[in-house]
Amino acid sequence: MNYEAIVLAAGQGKRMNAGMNKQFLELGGEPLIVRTLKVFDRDERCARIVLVVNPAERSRFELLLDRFHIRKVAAFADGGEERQHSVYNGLQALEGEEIVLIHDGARPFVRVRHLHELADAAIQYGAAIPAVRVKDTIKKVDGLFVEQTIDRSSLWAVQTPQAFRLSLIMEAHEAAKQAGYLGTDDASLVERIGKPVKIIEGDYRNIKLTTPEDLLFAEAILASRIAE
Ligand SMILES: Nc1ccn([C@@H]2O[C@H](COP(=O)(O)OP(=O)(O)OP(=O)(O)O)[C@@H](O)[C@H]2O)c(=O)n1
Ligand SMILES: C[C@](O)(CO)[C@H](O)COP(=O)(O)O
Repeated sequence: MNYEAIVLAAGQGKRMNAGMNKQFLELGGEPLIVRTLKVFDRDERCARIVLVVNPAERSRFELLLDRFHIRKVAAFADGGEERQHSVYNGLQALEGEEIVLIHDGARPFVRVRHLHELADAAIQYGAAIPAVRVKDTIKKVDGLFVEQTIDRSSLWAVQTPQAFRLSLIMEAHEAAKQAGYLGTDDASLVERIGKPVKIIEGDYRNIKLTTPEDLLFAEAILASRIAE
């Protein structure tokens, strides 16, 4: 079954401290957002992409789509104040495929096979997200003193794309909007309305480029890909 993708690129990249939206930073000669979009653009199961951007940057994104021959971006949607608002606006621009994958533009290393696993799991379970087991010990901290060590055996670090049956994610976003609830990922909105979310084992290399040192990790991942 095909899916539609919402790719989020409307943030400011504040933590990257690059003085610009990190989506335009180059990785191995290509802008971050182009690398991310290419994965979906080349996937035959991706029917179309909605790209969520800051309206003030739309023409810059349009030039990149043309320069790098990205064909499947069928619509733009306006970014919002928070990531959740951007997703909500992206949902309104979908054409109605049964499955939608919602992805951070800042995650360029997602693999096509994971897109397919997530889409298939969303058909079966309604919601499916990629995650990797936490490798560090995680502690709850108050005032820079340890309050509690969390049992690591049940902790997973969650990534994107997050895959959903369209009707479910629309219901979850509307419910969150009505309640004034703000979550840091889309799955949390589904959880709060009591629906199951399936974990699909992800890839540690599917990093979200957030802070400057992530660029170093990204260059290493790129180099390892070239060596593959
Ligand atoms: N209002 C927002 C906030 C974030 N994003 C997107 O959501 C993804 C994950 O967000 P994050 O990594 O936090 O990106 P930024 O918000 O740009 O980073 P920062 O918080 O450091 O400003 C990014 O691709 C970002 O462009 C978005 O579309 N709209
Ligand atoms: C959605 C996400 O990438 C899952 O880990 C993460 O919650 C995004 O957080 P951000 O602060 O909006 O980058």
